[in-house]
Amino acid sequence: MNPKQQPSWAGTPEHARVLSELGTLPPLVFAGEVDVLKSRLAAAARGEAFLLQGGDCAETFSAATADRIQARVKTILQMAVVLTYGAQMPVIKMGRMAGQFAKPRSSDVETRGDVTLPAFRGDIVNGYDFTPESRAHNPQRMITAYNTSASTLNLIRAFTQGGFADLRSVHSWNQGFMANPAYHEYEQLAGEIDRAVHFMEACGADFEALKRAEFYAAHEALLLDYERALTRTDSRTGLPYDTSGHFLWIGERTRELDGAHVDFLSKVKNPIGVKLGPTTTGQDAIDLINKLDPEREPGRLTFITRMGAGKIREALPPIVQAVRDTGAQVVWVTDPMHGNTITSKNGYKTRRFEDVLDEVRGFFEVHRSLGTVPGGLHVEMTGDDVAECLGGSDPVVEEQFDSLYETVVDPRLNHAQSLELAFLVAEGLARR
Ligand SMILES: O=C[C@H](O)[C@H](O)COP(=O)(O)O
Ligand SMILES: C=C(OP(=O)(O)O)C(=O)O
Repeated sequence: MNPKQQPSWAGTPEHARVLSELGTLPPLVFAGEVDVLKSRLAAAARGEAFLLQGGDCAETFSAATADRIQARVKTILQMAVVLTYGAQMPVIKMGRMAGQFAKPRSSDVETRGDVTLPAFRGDIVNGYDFTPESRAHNPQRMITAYNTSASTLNLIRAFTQGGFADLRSVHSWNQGFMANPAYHEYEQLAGEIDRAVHFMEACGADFEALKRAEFYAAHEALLLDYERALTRTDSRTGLPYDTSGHFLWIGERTRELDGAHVDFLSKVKNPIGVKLGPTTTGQDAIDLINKLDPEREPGRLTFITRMGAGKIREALPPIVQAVRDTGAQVVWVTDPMHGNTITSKNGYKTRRFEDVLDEVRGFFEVHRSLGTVPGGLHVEMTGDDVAECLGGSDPVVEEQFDSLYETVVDPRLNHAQSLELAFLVAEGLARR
């Protein structure tokens, strides 16, 4: 079977040249870090940690600037602080960052007026501008994606290891955002953390560990040319790792058991995720476990459920029950974005923040009633003040879309909505 959702560039000399160049470039992540992440995820599966995955729907080359990367990292750190405080357990911080450049699409083409061109498939494949040149599939873009991922990761490492993520900076991450109620709530929490930190400091505690944050990079392993070319043999163990990111996931559109994406990810040692939509059956989930995690390795497999607010309470329980009854210990993560996409009256792809919150509530309810572990949250979000999802306590309204809608594919939570969501999840975790 031909792999789904792939570009039409195979067989050109340029394609062969780029693949051979990618094969010689250094890995973006190291197998040792990937193994540490797997052990963290094993803790999340047991209910001893919580996974926070967040970032752009589709990263773009032009938005890989210091300010924007910093805003996203800062927002994820803020959400993580809220969650850590609420859950009183470690939060695994992971960006849909430094590699989230390939997008699956519902249609191969896009029509505007009487012009039809190839659909935009992410900056790693083609450009967003609606011209034949830009929409042509260009393998050279894989090299730009590699370089952009490398520079993004470099900055993330600098921010999270070089002092910016110091927990004693919790207040400074909030600067410039004070009007929204979520920011006030955050300020109060930051104040409580400050007092606790000062108390511990006065007691002579050692704060080395608070100066740095572990931060992992994740993306959908959609573009198989790129993922295969970045797969390397680990010199310590002789085992294959996909070194394009720490954590890779298989999307809802490419998760069939005999498909090329499942086959590829069954062969690498990274911790991996699979998106599960509302048509998934319990048997589908069991088959995926048997194929992707036959050894039942702790931390290996994460199921990211994206059911939709109206469906989660019916669709999720049979899947979770079936998996629970096999004894497999996967990480259960909620993606409250992808099942809740609608089109606004003025023609924008959007999501209602209320639906996002409701899916998260449903996720916690289902796991509470089955006695299983709600292990993480996966969101499309940005650190910027965009208007792409409707609602929130400082509500985004449709009229703002014309000036503040920036995403190139799916709508993201803005900075305030992301924080608000983190408070809701923290509440759910506190009750867990
Ligand atoms: O992010 C997810 C998918 O790429 C996206 O929802 C597909 O969008 P489309 O239906 O606009 O192609
Ligand atoms: C395409 C995505 O999601 P899904 O596969 O769940 O539709 C995504 O997370 O970018």
